[in-house]
Amino acid sequence: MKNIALDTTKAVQFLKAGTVEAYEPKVKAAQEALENGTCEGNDFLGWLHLPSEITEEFLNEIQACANTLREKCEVVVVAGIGGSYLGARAVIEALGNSFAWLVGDKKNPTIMFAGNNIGEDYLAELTDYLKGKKFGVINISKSGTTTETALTFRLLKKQCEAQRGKAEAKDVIVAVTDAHKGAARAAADKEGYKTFVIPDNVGGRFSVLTPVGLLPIAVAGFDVKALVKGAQDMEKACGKDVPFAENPAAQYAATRQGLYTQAGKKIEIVCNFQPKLHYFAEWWKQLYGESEGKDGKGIFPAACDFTTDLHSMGQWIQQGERTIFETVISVETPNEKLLFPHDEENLDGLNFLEGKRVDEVNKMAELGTRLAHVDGGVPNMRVSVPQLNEYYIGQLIYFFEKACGISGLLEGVNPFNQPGVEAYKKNMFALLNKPGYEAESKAIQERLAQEK
Ligand SMILES: O=P(O)(O)OC[C@H]1O[C@](O)(CO)[C@@H](O)[C@@H]1O
Repeated sequence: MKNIALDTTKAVQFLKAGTVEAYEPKVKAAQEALENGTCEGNDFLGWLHLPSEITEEFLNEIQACANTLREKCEVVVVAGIGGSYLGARAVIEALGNSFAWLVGDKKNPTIMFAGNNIGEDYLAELTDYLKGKKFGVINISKSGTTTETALTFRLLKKQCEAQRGKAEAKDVIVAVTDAHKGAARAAADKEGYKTFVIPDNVGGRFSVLTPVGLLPIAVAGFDVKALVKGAQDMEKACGKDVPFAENPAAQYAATRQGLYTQAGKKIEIVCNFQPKLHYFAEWWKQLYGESEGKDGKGIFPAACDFTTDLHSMGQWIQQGERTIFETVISVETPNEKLLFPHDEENLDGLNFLEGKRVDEVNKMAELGTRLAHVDGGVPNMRVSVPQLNEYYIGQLIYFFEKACGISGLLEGVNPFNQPGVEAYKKNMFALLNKPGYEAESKAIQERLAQEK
């Protein structure tokens, strides 16, 4: 089976000859530091060989739990934020029907996502929708204390117990959290929920191949064994002993760092031409943004859905400030088949396309866009994916994870921590007068008074 493939030809043309090749020694050193655990953030390297460490027995345990939720629930709410939900949503939406929540397929429970915002209307409408529904909850939080998820879980636990009784609710609430600490772990142990552990040495944004992603993906009815197999094969293809020129993760990492440091490209836009990949880009944004946005540095991760956003962001991309580059995720063959229809009137003049597959039009739009943007000064990389299925999504996940680790080390930051995320939380707790934040509350109120 062929692998996903990276084409950097329309990006390196914006760099002096040899720029990417010059990264080889640093990439080698980064790969060795990852393997030997000698890099910054070395307490969070559990993702590096996670795919090859996943056992059949473990996947069977995941599937058994998923089957219980599938049997007992018509709706399963995945409560989590950031890395505790984006990977699951990325995979489920990449593989599922575009209108899954409407087609009412009786084979699989409806999967809903919550705990990823503090929207009162969102949560009110969610709980209202769940009234009378046989629903379950997968409560996902590595820290077990994230406010958004904890608030949502409070609401859902109460409603699930009220609607199904405490005993039955216990069987349809699963926690995916720390082995020992945090409120999610405490609640699960007190209530007797089934739990899965997020390994201490796997950070949230790298956790999609742990139960964080695997359980919701299995509940949704997708093949986690194929997903893991794809990741395992890409783990091999991006291994530290794979020659630099043949290592896709190394090439992507070096090229993007070269564009950032040598060509002044500060923003990377991940683009797809398949709407189902929207959330895959959202997962990618956290992976790269939280790994590289440090010390006043880092490529800003952005995302566009094409051709949709060519009608909104196309102007900026074509003629705005030349500080951007694009990475296009291109799916070679759609899973469905639809031909361009004939029209008697031909008022739109499109009968010349009749009989063609719709994807042929999409591919010409993709090629035309690539040429236009390169001509406009936007370097373009392309990741071609043979098909949107579990296996190739697994390859994509590991490819971007491995490249992220290498790229962050090339940038000279710790790719595996996220100290910056605590700032808003501290201010929020101070403003809410959370117990234990008395000094912070006083300080922030004084600051606000001065700013009036
Ligand atoms: O799984 P947790 O601990 O709830 O964290 C959720 C997300 O919040 C962050 O910690 C940022 O606040 C992310 O790194 C993480 O993926």
